[in-house]
Amino acid sequence: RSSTTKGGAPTVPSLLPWIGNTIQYTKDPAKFMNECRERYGSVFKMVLGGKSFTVVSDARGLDSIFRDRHRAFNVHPAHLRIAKAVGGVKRADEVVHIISDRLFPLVTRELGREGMNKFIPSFNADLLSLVEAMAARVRNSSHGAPIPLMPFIGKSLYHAINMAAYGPLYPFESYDDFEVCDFDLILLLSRIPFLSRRVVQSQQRIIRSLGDYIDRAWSGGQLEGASVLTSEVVSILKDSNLDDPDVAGAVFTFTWGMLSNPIRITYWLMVFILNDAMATTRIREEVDRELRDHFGGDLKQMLAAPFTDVETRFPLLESAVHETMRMGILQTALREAHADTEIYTNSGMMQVQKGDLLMTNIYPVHMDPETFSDPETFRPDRFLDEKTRAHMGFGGGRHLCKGKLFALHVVKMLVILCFGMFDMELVDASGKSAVGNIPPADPRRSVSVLRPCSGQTLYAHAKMRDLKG
Ligand code: HEM
Repeated sequence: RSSTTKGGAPTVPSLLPWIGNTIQYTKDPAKFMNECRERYGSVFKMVLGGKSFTVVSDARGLDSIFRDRHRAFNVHPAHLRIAKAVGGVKRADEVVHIISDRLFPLVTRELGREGMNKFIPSFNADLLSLVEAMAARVRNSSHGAPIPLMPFIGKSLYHAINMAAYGPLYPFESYDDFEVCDFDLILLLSRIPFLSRRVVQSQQRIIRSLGDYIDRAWSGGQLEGASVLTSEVVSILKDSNLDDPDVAGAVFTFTWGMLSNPIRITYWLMVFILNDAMATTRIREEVDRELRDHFGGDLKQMLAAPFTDVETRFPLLESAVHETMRMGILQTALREAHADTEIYTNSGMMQVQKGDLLMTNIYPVHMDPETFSDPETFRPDRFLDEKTRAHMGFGGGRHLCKGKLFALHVVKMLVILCFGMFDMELVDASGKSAVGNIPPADPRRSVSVLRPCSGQTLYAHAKMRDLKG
């Protein structure tokens, strides 16, 4: 049964008014939303934590929300939720305004095409040294060595991205705490007593160590050794009269935003490619060909090249990243209407009242066979010829992801380095081939992007390759 609301969208029934659908949603957000969509249609209302959300899951509706023709939506509730949950920020209302009015324009400038040339050299150099360290291990063993995919990808990107952003004084040993926070994000969001204890401890430890880092590195109005982007972010936060834990918490929120999605997407990309013999061969051939034709067959030469010389190379790999985003991203955006307005969905115009909260559920759109044929299958070349049917994994309109260029770069670079240096085979913990047998994502941890289960990590059994010649 469903009831119809003023806005015309059916409401998912619940017995407890405040808790609403929170329990079912928290158990498996994607499954719950999918069941609701099948039952109530592509636009429905549900209640989470006392608030009513209108979930929109059709292409026209999402486009209408992202375009926001009447400029009637703001993104504050999403940032408020993340700043409170991830950064433990107390004056989150103020931080939210600082984030959207001052920090996002900085990200646009510093991670745009020009800014990337300054931002990526230290990322590239650090990533190379991390993959070379792994190569030294692989080389030492005559039968090759298993690379645990999630820890390797997580630690490498955590190190290299933070090196680019914060420089060598960053507390890199905080990776384990970051990992706990990212893994148990849903507990940080829900703050269920007792269950959240471990994750809250990790969160507080990492915020404290970021606070110590800022004290240590802050000198002459900037962060020693850090990028212009991060130095200015910290400078703006410090000038805003927030107390120190809120500054460190806001910095952690920013750091988490830079890292979580790229790590998850790189993991699934590696798994999807290695799970498919043809994809593995084609990606390896492309890596070899592009390196040979444009960078003298030398990974170091590619890593030293200007961003725009590398950006358009490796088109098949780029398409595979987009394909991974199509298959791995669930919901992306939250909007609050600050005026009465309307959106257009596949079933027509829908009134939106001031104060309504809208959630974009893009997964069903990405899995619609009318738009993406054979949607359950990973087709690495799909976005080579379906560019016009672009996915919505980076959002759209005014709030399109400001770190898009950087995100695509980091994901591609790690895959290129791995395919350039190693021959890899997907195996499980016992060393048996895992091809065709990928463990499913962890439903409770897959809040926005699929996240693998803990303890079920896959391995790439790696042997060295010789690129030159
Ligand atoms: C594969 C990795 C990534 C994915 C899938 C992703 C996805 C998204 C999505 C869907 C949005 C739109 C949210 C909305 O409409 O409210 C967004 C916004 C944003 N992203 Fe990313 N992102 C990624 C990486 C990054 C990175 C590395 C940064 C670097 C700082 C970044 C910075 C931002 C910023 C600043 C916004 C806010 C834009 C605004 O509201 O104006 N993202 N991202």
